[in-house]
Amino acid sequence: MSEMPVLQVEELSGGYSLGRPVLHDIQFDVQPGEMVGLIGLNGAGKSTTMKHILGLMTPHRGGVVIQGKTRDEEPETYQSSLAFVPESPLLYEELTVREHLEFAARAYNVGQEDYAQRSERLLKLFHMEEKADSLSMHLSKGMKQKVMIMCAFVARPPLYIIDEPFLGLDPLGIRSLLDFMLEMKESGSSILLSSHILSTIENYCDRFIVLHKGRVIAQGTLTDIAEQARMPGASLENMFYALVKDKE
Ligand SMILES: Nc1ncnc2c1ncn2[C@@H]1O[C@H](COP(=O)(O)OP(=O)(O)OP(=O)(O)O)[C@@H](O)[C@H]1O
Repeated sequence: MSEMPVLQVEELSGGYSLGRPVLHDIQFDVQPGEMVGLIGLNGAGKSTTMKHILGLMTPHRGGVVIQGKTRDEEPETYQSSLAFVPESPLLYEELTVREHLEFAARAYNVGQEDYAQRSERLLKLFHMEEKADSLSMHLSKGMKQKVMIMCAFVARPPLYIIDEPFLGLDPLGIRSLLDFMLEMKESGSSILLSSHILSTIENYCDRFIVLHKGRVIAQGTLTDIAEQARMPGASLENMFYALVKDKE
């Protein structure tokens, strides 16, 4: 028997005003322990899809189900099932790195012992131990991004929604993030990840959703996408380029 998907996006149409939908009939799911890449050109609809999943926007049609429930059915369970890493860091300037982690842990009801273990591990992994007691306004751009990432991972929800996390991270930070995402995945968590760095995510994601002008134009494993693009053995970047060019 197959497991229930962690995330189901069902015939989702939506956008910023009723008369002008940006997303058209988006349909995909994410299974437990899967890392799925959401890819598309600037303006394809990746962030808008994520905003609908987060419950920040109301669908025009269709909807989003997380662990079998919509946000209307069980708002608290829905919200506590996911953690979001936005494209641009949003931090409280007057809080330290550690205070941000404590805040995230409290919001997700993480016990003291788990919090202590997870936060020390994350600070070490992202080379942020020396900055743990610095105010966020005194951090570099990449360090701020690391705080957002660490806050999501201290929570350990079943589903991570991660929007273009690599920009601003140094090569060590990128590697730490990729390795940690793999570890989360192996422990059963699911990740929906958007990125333009196709060569980086190519070998990490189990499946890909290709969005173009608010529609899913291809989805599946690398092999599935290669079939859809009729380019066996090609790189994700070359297949993506061919798929998108075909729709212009
Ligand atoms: N706040 C907004 N109000 C109105 N339209 C918006 C808003 N944000 C995005 N859009 C429009 O929605 C469409 C999809 O944008 P979205 O931000 O989802 O793209 P994206 O795939 O995340 O792009 P990028 O790779 O540049 O981050 C675009 O046409 C964009 O102009």
